[in-house]
Amino acid sequence: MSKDQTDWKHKYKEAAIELERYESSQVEEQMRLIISHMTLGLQGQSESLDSALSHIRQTLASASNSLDRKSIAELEKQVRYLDREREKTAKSMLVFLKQWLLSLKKVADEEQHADFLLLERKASEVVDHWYEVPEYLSSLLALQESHLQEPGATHVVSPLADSLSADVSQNVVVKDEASVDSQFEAVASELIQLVDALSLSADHKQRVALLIKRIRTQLSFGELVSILAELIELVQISTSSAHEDFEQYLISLNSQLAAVQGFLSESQSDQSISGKAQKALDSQVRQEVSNIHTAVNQSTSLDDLKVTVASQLDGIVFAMDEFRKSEEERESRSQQRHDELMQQMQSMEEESRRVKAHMEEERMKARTDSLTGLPNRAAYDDHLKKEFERWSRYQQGFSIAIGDLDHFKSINDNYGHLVGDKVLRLVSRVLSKTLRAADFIARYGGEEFIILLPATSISDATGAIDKLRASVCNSPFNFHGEPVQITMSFGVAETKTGDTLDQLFERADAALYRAKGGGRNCVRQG
Ligand SMILES: Nc1nc2c(ncn2[C@@H]2O[C@H](COP(=O)(O)OP(=O)(O)OP(=O)(O)O)[C@@H](O)[C@H]2O)c(=O)[nH]1
Repeated sequence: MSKDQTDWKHKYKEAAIELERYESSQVEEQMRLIISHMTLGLQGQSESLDSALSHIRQTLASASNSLDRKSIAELEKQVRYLDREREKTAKSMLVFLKQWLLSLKKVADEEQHADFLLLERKASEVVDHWYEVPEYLSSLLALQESHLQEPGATHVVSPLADSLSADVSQNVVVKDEASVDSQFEAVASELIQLVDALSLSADHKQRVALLIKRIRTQLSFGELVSILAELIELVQISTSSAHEDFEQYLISLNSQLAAVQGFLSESQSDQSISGKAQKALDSQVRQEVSNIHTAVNQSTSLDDLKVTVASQLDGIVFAMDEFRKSEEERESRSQQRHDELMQQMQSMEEESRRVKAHMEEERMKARTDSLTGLPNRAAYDDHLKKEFERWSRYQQGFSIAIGDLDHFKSINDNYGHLVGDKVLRLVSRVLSKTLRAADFIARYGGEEFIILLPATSISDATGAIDKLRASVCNSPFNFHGEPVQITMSFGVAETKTGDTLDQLFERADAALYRAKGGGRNCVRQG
């Protein structure tokens, strides 16, 4: 092969490799762009997901870096967490939608049943496709509104019927409005109590306040659904980090809310039944009155007329009796439902109190040291923070003391860990008994205790702590009949202007170190 030919072949090869490199860099660039845009679509679901996505976008933007496994794993974790949350919300929403449909169906007309069936079937699909939820809710609302239409006003012609029916209808309508208003008031107050019972973080304070305002000022049949939906969402938020027990509470809350909805729908339906009964009474009375007119016009004898009129009047009295009876029955049904609702609300309140107490118990457990029963380090940290804030605001200083059992390792080594635990319990009892009620003691960890003495100068604190030291030293402790000497060393420090929590602690800790170095079983100031 000639030299020229070899050169051409070589140049061709190089150009092909260059082209391939260029094409693959173009594809890579496009992939970067696509991924970057897709991450923007995921934005806004949660704070941690946002920060994972932003990290990925930054990595993609710097062409030199490629995505590391850690970022991808973090992203996967966040997405999986969101999926789980979404599934949980979807389940609760399905339960709620079904209960809502059920309570509407109970009071629906025959011809609306087909629509209900359709919505019932669609409910499970809709919770898997969130974008369909708003449309679904508006169909549900439209169906509910068409069912809850107010009956039209009664048109009265005859003067006798006019006066009769005006009396009756005015009484009934005024009474119905008053009773529905008072039912709404009762429901509003129960709903507000439910909202109050939710344990929500400060982040949701504004949402809670807004919901309470809506319940107070806007509670009506039309608004009820969106108010309940908001309430359920808040309940879900409040339960997401709580105990399993709370899930039970949520389900029961859903059913209680469905009962509230059912109750209100039934009250509305009762109103419409009452409207129909009024119309029936009105037309019956008018019919009887018109019969009297005809009888007066056509009658030839006074006796016949008397008999006919008496019989028509009997008819009117009968119709009114029937109407009164049906009204009484309606009222007693309504009262019964009202009582049932109140009972349900009461049991809901009890349940809510029980869950609250349970959570408080759990909270206490999380702040108590299980071996000694003393507050633990987390409880101490909270207490110290409060005392420190008080000091910063009112300049009322305080002291802290760190106490440590001397040669505790040798107690464990010589007598065993169980005896060591017993010693820790005994010392805890002695320390708490000897301290003043205003002082606060916690097990800081291992064989270390920490004591907070509010409004106490370092010299007073040193005196008080020395008494503690003496009572531990003088407490008799025996193992298999042999006395075992227990002693403790302490370091005390008082707040100084400009102190931070850490500086205060470090001074007490350094003093404890000196107490250990100075022969133990003594108190030193920091
Ligand atoms: N039984 C028991 N021992 C514990 C517990 N927590 C920590 N310890 C033990 O406490 C001992 C602490 O030992 P060191 O830190 O060497 O201190 P010390 O032996 O008390 O010596 P000085 O503090 O210098 O007087 C270790 O043996 C730990 O295992 C506990 O809950 N129960």
